[in-house]
Amino acid sequence: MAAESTPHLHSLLFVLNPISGDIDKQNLESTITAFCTQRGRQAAFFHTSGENDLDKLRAHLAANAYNAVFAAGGDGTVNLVGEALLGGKIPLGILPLGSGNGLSKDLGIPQDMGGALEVIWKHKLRALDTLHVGGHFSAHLADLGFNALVVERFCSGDKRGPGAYIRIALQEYLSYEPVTYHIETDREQFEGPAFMLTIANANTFGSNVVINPDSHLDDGEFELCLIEPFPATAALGILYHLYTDAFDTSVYTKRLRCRRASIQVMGQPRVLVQVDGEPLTLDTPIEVKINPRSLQVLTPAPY
Ligand SMILES: Nc1ncnc2c1ncn2[C@@H]1O[C@H](COP(=O)(O)OP(=O)(O)OP(=O)(O)O)[C@@H](O)[C@H]1O
Repeated sequence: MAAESTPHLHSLLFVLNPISGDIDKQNLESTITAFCTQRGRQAAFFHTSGENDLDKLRAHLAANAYNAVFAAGGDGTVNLVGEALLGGKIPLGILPLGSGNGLSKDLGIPQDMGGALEVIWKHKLRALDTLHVGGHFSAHLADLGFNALVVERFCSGDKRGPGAYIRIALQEYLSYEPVTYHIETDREQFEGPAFMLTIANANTFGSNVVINPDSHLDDGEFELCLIEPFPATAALGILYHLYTDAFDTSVYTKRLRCRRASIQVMGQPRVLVQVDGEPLTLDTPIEVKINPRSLQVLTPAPY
């Protein structure tokens, strides 16, 4: 689709998460307002509270008309705004202000405020697939196993930002015991133990780990990316593969491409799952479905 210059993106809502990314947001509203006013746009703000934000945001959107809604936070804030806009015509914009900002990186959205705001007047609209994971909305990545545990510890801790995540991952790695998964997709079956199992609509974690290379956010399919149990001596090699777009070249990895999946975790009626960075405890089996091209997103215009 051609890049659009859009005078119609006049009235903009910014959904601000005050705690995301350990970032000082004291001057954020005045910076955004000045940016928008200089370019003849109108900015309004909605502050998340961490309590019942989806219902509150839906009520706000039902009572007020906007041309686009920006998630100003991390992947959890993007998930919130994405779910509120799901299936509608109002596009989602992203101001990456979280710890990882995975979806914004996958979409090529500039990580600096000025660059990210530029999509207001110069952008390409993309309709992205989204997922339902055990009944929960996901726009980016969800997983079970090791990373879900690390995300849960991260979210219950009092430190945010990438440093806190790495510290917890190193602590948990030494004692982590893989579990066995039984997976049925619309195409195949898999049964075996895994260190982690990622349900991937997108490619890359906020940490820049490429868990699902060469897949697209709007191809009507998702991938189940398995890292099988590995000896400690293989850990660095696997990390190297994950940081160099080479997931499939490790002997400890496997990917299942599908449109629908049912994930059973042997011996566990309930299991920890992280969905777009938020830890949840879900009943098994976990049913995963794709909702093709269900979310309109503002992405940078190609030059
Ligand atoms: N006012 C608030 N007080 C406390 N928690 C909040 C508040 N607003 C939102 N939250 C919580 O913030 C979390 C979402 O944070 P978000 O994912 O946007 O940032 P992050 O975790 O720092 O970044 P990333 O997901 O990119 O690593 C949700 O758990 C949400 O409940």
